Amino acid sequence: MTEQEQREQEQKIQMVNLARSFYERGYSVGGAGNLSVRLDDNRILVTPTGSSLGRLVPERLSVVDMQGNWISGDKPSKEYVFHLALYQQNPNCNAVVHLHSTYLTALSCVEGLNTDNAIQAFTPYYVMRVGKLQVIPYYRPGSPKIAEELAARANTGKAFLMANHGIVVTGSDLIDACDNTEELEETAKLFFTLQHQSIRYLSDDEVKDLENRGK
Ligand SMILES: O=C(O)[C@@H](O)C(=O)COP(=O)(O)O
Ligand SMILES: [Zn+2]
Repeated sequence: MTEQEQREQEQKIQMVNLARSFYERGYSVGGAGNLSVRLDDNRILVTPTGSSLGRLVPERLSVVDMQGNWISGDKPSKEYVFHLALYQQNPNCNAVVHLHSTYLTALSCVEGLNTDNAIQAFTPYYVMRVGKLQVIPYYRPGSPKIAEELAARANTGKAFLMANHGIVVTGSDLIDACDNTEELEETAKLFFTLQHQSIRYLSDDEVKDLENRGK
């Protein structure tokens, strides 16, 4: 096995393990959700369409090139086009997570969200990991319009709430994208928990201070 093949095998095993962890902890159910990671300049690894995140098999993960050609593995996720759009537009994006996790999906169904930032910051780690949560309009799953919307915002943030559908989060690698997603789901859970409380939001200065420091 060449060094590159070895590295790719490790990425496949990492994807299977992280996806199973999401499934086992209730972040995904049934066949919902999809993950991808950049393999090199011209190829991504993506979960096959219709697959449960709890039961992925390394050899069956799909490989797709940047032009959208299906190279190997099972048929790729119907959402591979929006994953590709994020990689094509943002060279710093190396992994993408899409989930229908409970609290973020509940939030995606709320009317009248601020589409520039659906959750105003009330904890520092949300700012440090994710920053803001943009909202994209509803399109049916698999619609090429989702890719257009994400391409236009690919360099403006890491997290995108798809109205009436779920969440899309990017990262510098797959672990980073998964950790960003978990932080965001936890923030959405807190948001609903605090619904009937008067929240002390972080001030603009407090947010700026955190943005300057990074995570
Ligand atoms: O909601 C959907 O149908 C898709 O966005 C999804 O989450 C699962 O689609 P596949 O990755 O094609 O299984
Ligand atoms: Zn979906």
